[in-house]
Amino acid sequence: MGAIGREDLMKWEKMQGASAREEKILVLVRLRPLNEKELASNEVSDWECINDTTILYRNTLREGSTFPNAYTFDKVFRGDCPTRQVYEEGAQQIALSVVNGINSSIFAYGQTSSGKTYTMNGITEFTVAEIFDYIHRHEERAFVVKFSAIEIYNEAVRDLLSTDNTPLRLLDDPERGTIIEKITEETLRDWSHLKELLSICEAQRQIGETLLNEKSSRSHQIIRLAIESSAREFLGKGNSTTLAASVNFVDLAGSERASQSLSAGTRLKEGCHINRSLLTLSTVIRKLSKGRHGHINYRDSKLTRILQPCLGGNARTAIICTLSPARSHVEQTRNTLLFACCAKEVTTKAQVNVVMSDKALVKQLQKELARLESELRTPGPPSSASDYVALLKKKDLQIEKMDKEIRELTKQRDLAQSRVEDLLRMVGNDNDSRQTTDSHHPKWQAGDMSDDEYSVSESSGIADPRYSNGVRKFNNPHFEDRDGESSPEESYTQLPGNSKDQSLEDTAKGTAQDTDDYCKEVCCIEMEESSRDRTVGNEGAFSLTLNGDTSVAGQEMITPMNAARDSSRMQNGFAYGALEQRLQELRTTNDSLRSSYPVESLPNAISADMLSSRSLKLTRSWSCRESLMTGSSSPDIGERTPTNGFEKSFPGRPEGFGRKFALSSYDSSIRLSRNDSQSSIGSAVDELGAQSTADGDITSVHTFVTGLKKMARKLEFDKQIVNSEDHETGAAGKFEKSVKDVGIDPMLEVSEIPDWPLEFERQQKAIFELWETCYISVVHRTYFFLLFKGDPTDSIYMEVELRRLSFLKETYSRGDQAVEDGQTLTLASSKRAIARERQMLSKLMQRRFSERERKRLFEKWGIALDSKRRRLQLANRLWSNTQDMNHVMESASIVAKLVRFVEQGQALKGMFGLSFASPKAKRRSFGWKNSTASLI
Ligand SMILES: Nc1ncnc2c1ncn2[C@@H]1O[C@H](COP(=O)(O)OP(=O)(O)OP(=O)(O)O)[C@@H](O)[C@H]1O
Repeated sequence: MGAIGREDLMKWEKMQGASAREEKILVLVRLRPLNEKELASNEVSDWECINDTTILYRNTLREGSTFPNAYTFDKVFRGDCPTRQVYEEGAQQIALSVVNGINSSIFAYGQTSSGKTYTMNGITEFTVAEIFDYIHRHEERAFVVKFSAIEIYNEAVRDLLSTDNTPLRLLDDPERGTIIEKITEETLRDWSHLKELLSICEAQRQIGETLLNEKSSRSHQIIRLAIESSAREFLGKGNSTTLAASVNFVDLAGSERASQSLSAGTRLKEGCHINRSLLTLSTVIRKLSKGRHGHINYRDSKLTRILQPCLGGNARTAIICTLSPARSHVEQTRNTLLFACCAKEVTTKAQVNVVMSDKALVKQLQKELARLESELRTPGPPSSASDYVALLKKKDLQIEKMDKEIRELTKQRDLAQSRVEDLLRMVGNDNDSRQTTDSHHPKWQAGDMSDDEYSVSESSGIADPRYSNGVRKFNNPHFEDRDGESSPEESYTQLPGNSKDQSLEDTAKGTAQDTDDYCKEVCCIEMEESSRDRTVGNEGAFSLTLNGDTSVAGQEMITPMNAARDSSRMQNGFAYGALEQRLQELRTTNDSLRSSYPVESLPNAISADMLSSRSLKLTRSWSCRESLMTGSSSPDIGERTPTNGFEKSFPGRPEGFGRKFALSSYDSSIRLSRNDSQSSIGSAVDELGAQSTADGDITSVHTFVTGLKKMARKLEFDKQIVNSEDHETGAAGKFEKSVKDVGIDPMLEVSEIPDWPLEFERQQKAIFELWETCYISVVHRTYFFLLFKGDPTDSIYMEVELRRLSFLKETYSRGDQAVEDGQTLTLASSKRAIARERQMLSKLMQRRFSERERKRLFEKWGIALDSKRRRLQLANRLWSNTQDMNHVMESASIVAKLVRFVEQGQALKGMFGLSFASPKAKRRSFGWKNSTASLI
């Protein structure tokens, strides 16, 4: 492996693209020789490896058995094969994947004394030696190696490297899956420094010590090596990519039946636990071998929870099934082989785990954008129409790729943001006095927190001290073991020493009741197994000895490298502000990239077909981007978009605009979904993470305006496309004319409207009527009414609104429904939504108006003061008579007060270039404009 840079990234991307490789679990079988005891009791060896892949049962005396006699696997090893051969011909390729950033696991499964530990000790040693050798040979890279060892015994997880014998709990981390409490940088053996020492010897000595630990036949042991590597040249510069993966060596407990070796009391309980884990494991393997259908019960045991990623997840996995050849063990041997047969069918999907710093990612994207931009600026000299088609195709692909990258970056940003939110929530737990106020304060929302703000909280000691050194610890109380020992709060405030009792509850300290339950469970399963799955073995419940977890391992480990990475993120104020800004920049560039399509330079020779196909492609790309931004895709309802009757009023609109516009996908950005009473436009962009007001259910002005802006941009974009089509199809002579000349800029466009104020009033009236017809949210109406008062720049928004409403009206009148994000919008649902909205507004009246104000309002609106539900009566009357401008103004002013339009508006002033806050003197003043918000 060379230095990790662009090539690695590309390789990685390729791998992700080809995506994570699916492969079957590698199943190896190892037959041990008869041991002394067996020889002494004249045992016969009934099994023989007849070639490299097949093992045969050769007891002719048992003819008539219903079981198969020959079993084939990836590799079988005879009794005289040394462990090195098992390693080199089987496990090695899987184990060493870890240095390429791929998680891997090697399991040993088999009955007691069949040779699991004997095999795993050797495999572990050989792997460690090779990994260290590899590290020594790659001076250009920096490695961090960590080592952990745990044991699962009686469903209790213990850290074998810690003197503290307290069982560890399993925690659910949304990002990392199941992690093991306290397996952190303190409890791991850091081997990073060993590179400079006699690393291999030292590492082997340390691992040897662990392996020498008395391992109970009834315990499962997992040794894990986590390795991170990055190019040395980038170290400390915060812009490198890092490969991070781990390899697990899993020595499972003996797989014999509980009834065979256990009787009562502690031993019985022990057996129950073993069987609980192993039976769950066998069930999981069996289900996985039949395909990934239905629920897989990973959570039923500690073992399977920890192993989940290795079983059908992101890991390469090998299982070594160890067998005793003795006749007396034939049933167990068969069970092991049947387990191995199931395991053969299980597939995993391993992928290279690359961790990229935000900085590196942003840089990478910027570079890519710059390259694409420069390519577009100098499109080269395509001479033929087909060249142009090819060029356009290429650009479309590039844009799609950029969309993907932006999506990835957005995902990362969101992830980081949710981490911050978790952190803040935790901090909130520690600061009771702040909890109720701060956690709800908008500033605590990471997305809105500036770098400075973050550092202030940090330096003021509010930040979680566990993060102060930039190191994550994964005992996040919010993802407590669902087995349910404690509430999140309890586990968080608990001192380490206190956790013992509670975590023992479902582990070693079980009561007699537990034991009975487990026994019942085991018995049931055994019976079920034996009746249902005869093929599994005549005793039913075959148990397994597999274990291991890859991504769990890699994921749970805290290493200096990822600690530094997190730290750098923290130092960057979690870099969210900056990241957000960069994302915005990228999007803007992306937008300009789209609009910088060399439409103007297209020769007349290009056919209309080609252009329209291009237009479709652009539309698709746009939609793709929209869905990226909104987190969902929109159905293309464009073809049904009706004209609104206002097209003709726009001088400068290209001929046929209405028709062609209708064919474009303008409306794919119009989100017809709505959340309860929110405005449909507003709800369209809620998913963007825009803040809603303190009143939760109300769409914020910010959200509303963002939605409008987006639609307006889309409208402009479509105009460009339509316009270019016009140029192409109808007006060859005018082709060289700039796209802008025909009305992209609303200012230009509107300046050509002879009497814009009159036109505005006409449109406004039409909008009022459509609002009423379509049961549009009154909050939406209010925002719109107050924001668009006739400024020339409002024309584009008026048009957007008219188109949207015309479409809705048409849809409703046909009895059709608009579907968006899984939500169906019908006339009836809109009616219900507006009713809910009115209810919500009526509730807000209590908060926003004093008793005196309310009284005044009731009187003004003719609501008897002794009547019931006066507030709802008032809310129901708002915006109920759109013919009456005074009524409209009064309604708008009341709603504005209820939704805090002014407060929100102030914050947005200037941000969107919408002149809603301070009317310009030169604008014509409409009668209603100055009288709005008498109550505001
Ligand atoms: N392939 C082999 N060649 C020679 N000896 C072996 C082989 N496999 C196992 N043995 C020996 O058999 C004995 C039992 O092996 P081992 O302890 O590895 O079994 P195990 O499956 O791990 O048992 P348990 O489930 O009890 O942990 C040991 O003394 C070991 O040295």
